[in-house]
Amino acid sequence: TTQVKQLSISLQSESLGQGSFTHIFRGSKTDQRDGVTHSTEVLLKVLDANHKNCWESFFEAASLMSQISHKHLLLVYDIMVQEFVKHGALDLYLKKSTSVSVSWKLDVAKQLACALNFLEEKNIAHGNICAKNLLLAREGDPSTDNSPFIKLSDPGISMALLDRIPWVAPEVLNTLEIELECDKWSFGSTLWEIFNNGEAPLQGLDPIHKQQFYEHFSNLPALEWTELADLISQCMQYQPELRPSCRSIIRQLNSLITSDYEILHASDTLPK
Ligand SMILES: Nc1cnc(-c2cc(N)nc3[nH]ccc23)cn1
Repeated sequence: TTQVKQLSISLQSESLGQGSFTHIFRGSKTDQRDGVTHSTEVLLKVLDANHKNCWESFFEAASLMSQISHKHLLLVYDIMVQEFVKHGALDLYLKKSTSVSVSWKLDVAKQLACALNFLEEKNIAHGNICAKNLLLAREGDPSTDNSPFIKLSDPGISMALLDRIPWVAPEVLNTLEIELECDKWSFGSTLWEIFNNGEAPLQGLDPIHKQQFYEHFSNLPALEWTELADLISQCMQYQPELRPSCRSIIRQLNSLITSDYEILHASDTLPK
């Protein structure tokens, strides 16, 4: 689990004169290195909302300076600033929570499917779909029928491929290319996680045995709920072209949401 360190940014915006493309903030970066707190004065340049069109030259300038270093050249830190999502990663949340209902899980699964559908329409493959990359913005409260709200996080710097079995699609180990179908496979693996209370699939298997899982065309242990288990195995088919479209995934999730299984087996406490 990533430790969230404190980065204090004080808002002192200084105008850059009339042609300003960026807002300038003064801040300090606090680092804990071998127990000692180091504070570094930093300057933050935030691209102005009205000048999004020149983000390329903005990043070009930054990346040029961050690739070289010399005592008389300005030091540029690599940093990504994200919106802070209150309840953090879904896998940790599910591990910690005891009574998460079937309908809560289906709602989250559907939100992820909608995010994937949007990416599919833009022909963008995410490449790192997993419960760790699903951030929970709103917990949802069964008593007030308030539903959860998730945000799919950035793909991040992906770990070693073998460590990402079974989220990374099998074909990626050979092609090393991420296609849209890869996200369908990962969706199936994430669905398995969500309905196994955040437990990582194949956890405890060492990389060699994880690789054999793919070499033997193995499948994850099926869930009791057959229709859901079917959806997971459709997504986790070894032939990418056989995996369902996002529209089909959403349609199947909708029928699971309305199916009697959810009513009969709802683990959430129905309002008295
Ligand atoms: N864009 C993001 C990413 N991670 C969080 C987050 C929230 C939280 N409650 N605990 C955490 N622990 C580590 C990260 C994190 C928030 N926003």
